[in-house]
Amino acid sequence: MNKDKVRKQILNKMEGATQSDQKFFDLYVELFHLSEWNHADIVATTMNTTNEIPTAPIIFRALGEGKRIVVPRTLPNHQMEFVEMDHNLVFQQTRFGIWEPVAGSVVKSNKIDLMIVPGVAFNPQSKQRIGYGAGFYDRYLSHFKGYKVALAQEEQIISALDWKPENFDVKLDQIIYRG
Ligand SMILES: Nc1nc2c(c(=O)[nH]1)N(C=O)[C@@H](CNc1ccc(C(=O)N[C@@H](CCC(=O)O)C(=O)O)cc1)CN2
Ligand SMILES: Nc1ncnc2c1ncn2[C@@H]1O[C@H](COP(=O)(O)OP(=O)(O)OP(=O)(O)O)[C@@H](O)[C@H]1O
Repeated sequence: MNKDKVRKQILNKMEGATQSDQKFFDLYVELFHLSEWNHADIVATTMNTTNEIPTAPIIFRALGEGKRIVVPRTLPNHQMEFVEMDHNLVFQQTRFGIWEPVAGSVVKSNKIDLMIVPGVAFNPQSKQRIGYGAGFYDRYLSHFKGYKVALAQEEQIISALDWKPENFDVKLDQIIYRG
């Protein structure tokens, strides 16, 4: 199967899957136990959409532990930057339904310690991922030096045989999932 086919298949499966923070409790706990989490001062995550694992528990935990949180804003030419979440931050929904910061201060890639990477499909053995197909994360991660971790729902796990990674697909350091 090619990447597009795997992506469509998984997105179909996830359509209508019920989401609750409770369902992902074990994944959050595993994340919060990582030494990379504990040592991180600045954590990047996303404003999740309805089909994605909720990130609010991650954001609240991080802020509660005195960490700083940054979230992405997409730019022209499939570029992306990360903006710090603070009390003044204003969000606006893009035409893809993702909440993005309107202004706020941009934090450089080399300041981010831990990146929680979103995606559609994940292979925990090879640590490869498939995203939504626009290449925002592949581009950003190609020069990112921090720790890269993803949280995956059961429906998102694929095997090495399902698809062949391309040379620009960036491998993650770890995929947290419930098998
Ligand atoms: N919650 C969340 N936020 C996120 C991501 C994510 O996966 N999850 N992203 C992860 O990447 C970035 C946004 N990703 C996007 C992925 C695809 C399209 C998109 O499909 N756009 C156009 C085609 C764009 C093009 O190729 O020219 C379209 O379908 O019409 C837009 C944004 C940053 N924020
Ligand atoms: N480092 C890069 N530099 C330039 N173009 C890239 C880079 N990485 C990916 N691309 C381009 O982006 C497009 C989408 O890539 P791909 O299908 O791997 O996206 P994805 O993994 O689903 O998305 P994402 O990384 O945003 O989650 C491809 O056409 C690819 O050529």
